Amino acid sequence: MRVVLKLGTSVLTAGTDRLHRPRLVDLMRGLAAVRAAGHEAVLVTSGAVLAGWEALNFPPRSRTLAEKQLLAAVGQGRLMHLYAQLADLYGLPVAQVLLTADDFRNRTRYLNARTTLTGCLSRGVLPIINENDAVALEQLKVGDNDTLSAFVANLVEADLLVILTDAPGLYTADPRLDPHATLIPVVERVTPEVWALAGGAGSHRGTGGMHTKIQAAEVATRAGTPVVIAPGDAPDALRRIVAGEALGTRFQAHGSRLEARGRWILAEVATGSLRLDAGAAQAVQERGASLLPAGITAVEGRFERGHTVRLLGPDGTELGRGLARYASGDLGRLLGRHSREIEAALGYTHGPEAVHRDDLVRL
Ligand SMILES: Nc1ncnc2c1ncn2[C@@H]1O[C@H](COP(=O)(O)OP(=O)(O)O)[C@@H](O)[C@H]1O
Ligand SMILES: N[C@@H](CCC(=O)OP(=O)(O)O)C(=O)O
Repeated sequence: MRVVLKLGTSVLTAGTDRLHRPRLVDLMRGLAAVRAAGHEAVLVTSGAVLAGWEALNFPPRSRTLAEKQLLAAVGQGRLMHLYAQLADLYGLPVAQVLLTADDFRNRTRYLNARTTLTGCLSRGVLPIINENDAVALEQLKVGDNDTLSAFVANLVEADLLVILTDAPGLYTADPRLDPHATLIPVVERVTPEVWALAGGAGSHRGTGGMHTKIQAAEVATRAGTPVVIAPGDAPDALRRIVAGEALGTRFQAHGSRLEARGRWILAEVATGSLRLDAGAAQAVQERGASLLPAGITAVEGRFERGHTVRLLGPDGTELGRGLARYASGDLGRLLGRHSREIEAALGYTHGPEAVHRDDLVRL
């Protein structure tokens, strides 16, 4: 399973004013256990602003953007250093990846980030992600790490997103304000009634409270990734959730990830087409096989890497749609060539497929 774990400031501080080292040790042990069980993990962490505040000896907080950026710039390195030290105890190499909204909006940057993250996972490296607070203007930010974690879950096509926080899950009302509030164990769909349950940030350190967590759950579940919101102080929380134990609140995914991906591919406007020879057309149509450059006889229209293209049979009938792994200009140079010639022809390679079977919807 590929799991994205989001840790809020409230979890990292464990109710104190500082990064709570023993809590961080517990959390890292949990990540290592999940990895040892054969799963892949990506960490989305908050805490840079808090770590900066701690490093500067708790100056009075003005809460301006400039101050937050300064504190994040001071704190991010220290936060990362702590994680790297702890991960070292478990022999886990870590990578820092700082993202902003632009990295999700701009196709090239999106694909680049994906390549880096999946590269980390295939090498057994634990990616540790935060928003690049020091440089992102307010209007260019994702804004909160709950939403960021849902974007990351989509980016890496996670099987599960776990958001650990200082509440035991989603309650019928903010449990800090209403003592009669009870836990909702499963949410099938994020309806207006669910939205109405969300209060603001609970701790004075957290950013979005339940509201941004529900928003994150909506984004991820629509793309086929289930989401669990659970208490960060429950012993062994991550390992238990990944093992299937019901802890906190589980938001069910809308269909499978592949279905969601298919809907997304079909929703995109295709600006180009690939004409297939008879053998490739048959392999795609009957077996849902990946399309290799060797089976393409013509490239029509213009498109970038990652854009949706039409796949046409020899007689021009549309067989399906898929995401191109190479831009139209590059594919034009690969027509009919064997995949092992890609690197020599282009000077680089994004892999042997023109359209990978996972990125292909048959019509
Ligand atoms: N319906 C609800 N159920 C649970 N918690 C809620 C609800 N509405 C608001 N909250 C508040 O959301 C808080 C968690 O959000 P936040 O403080 O932003 O944490 P984090 O730093 O983990 O992102 C909880 O402490 C809780 O007080
Ligand atoms: N990027 C900021 C955290 C933003 C955020 O969403 O915080 P939280 O609600 O604690 O997850 C930081 O590192 O301080």
